[in-house]
Amino acid sequence: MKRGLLIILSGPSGVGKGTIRKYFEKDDRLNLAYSTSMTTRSPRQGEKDGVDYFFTTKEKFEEAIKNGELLEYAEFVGNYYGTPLNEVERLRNEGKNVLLEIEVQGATQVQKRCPDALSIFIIPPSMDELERRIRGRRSEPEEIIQQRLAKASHEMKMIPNYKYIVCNDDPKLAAELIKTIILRHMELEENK
Ligand SMILES: Nc1nc2c(ncn2[C@@H]2O[C@H](COP(=O)(O)OP(=O)(O)O)[C@@H](O)[C@H]2O)c(=O)[nH]1
Ligand SMILES: Nc1ncnc2c1ncn2[C@@H]1O[C@H](COP(=O)(O)OP(=O)(O)O)[C@@H](O)[C@H]1O
Repeated sequence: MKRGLLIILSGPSGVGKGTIRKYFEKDDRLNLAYSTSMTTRSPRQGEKDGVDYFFTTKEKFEEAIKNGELLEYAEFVGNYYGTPLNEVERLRNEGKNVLLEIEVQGATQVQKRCPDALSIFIIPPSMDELERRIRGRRSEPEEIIQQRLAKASHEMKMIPNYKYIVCNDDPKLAAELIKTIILRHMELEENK
């Protein structure tokens, strides 16, 4: 059986990655598996452990780093985030296309380790609109919002490192574009 693709989806906090994903992840043709990350950040209202993230402590996260259990990890606005390696390998070996929704430092590490990874960066229609979306979510205090916005400007500079750039103006259109990209790469992989 062919190993599944590794797909990196990045983009600034609040751009709409989670929103877009909901529109395409259920499409069976994509044969997708979402990689649930580990994080030390606290759960937001409605987030479930083991579904949205594996919520953990700083000590346990650092233990996982030391034991080489992570494909990549990064510190983002005061918290650790990382991708459990075993699960990604297991799913890819089963032929699943594995989707990583990760920030730019982690994406750089994955691109080094897996140069074949398919990388997609989501941009907002404007930075003002990005700010409106982050604020509209009402999940963080002002100080954290400011840090996420500052981080966003830096993240946008990493766009040239990605294979595809998709603007999230209309989320359904953005999801359709991402579907098309993934389906085409599956086709290319089949014909290799
Ligand atoms: N490097 C890395 N980044 C991650 C991982 N999981 C999530 N992230 C990213 O960390 C950033 C902050 O995530 P989060 O606090 O959930 O905020 P949100 O993405 O704005 O809802 C986002 O850019 C996520 O895509 C991971 O496993 N590794
Ligand atoms: N295309 C869009 N137009 C307007 N609002 C959007 C769009 N996409 C997402 N949003 C809103 O922006 C906020 C942030 O989206 P979210 O999916 O949580 O972003 P991310 O996962 O990238 O942090 C949410 O309130 C969401 O409903």
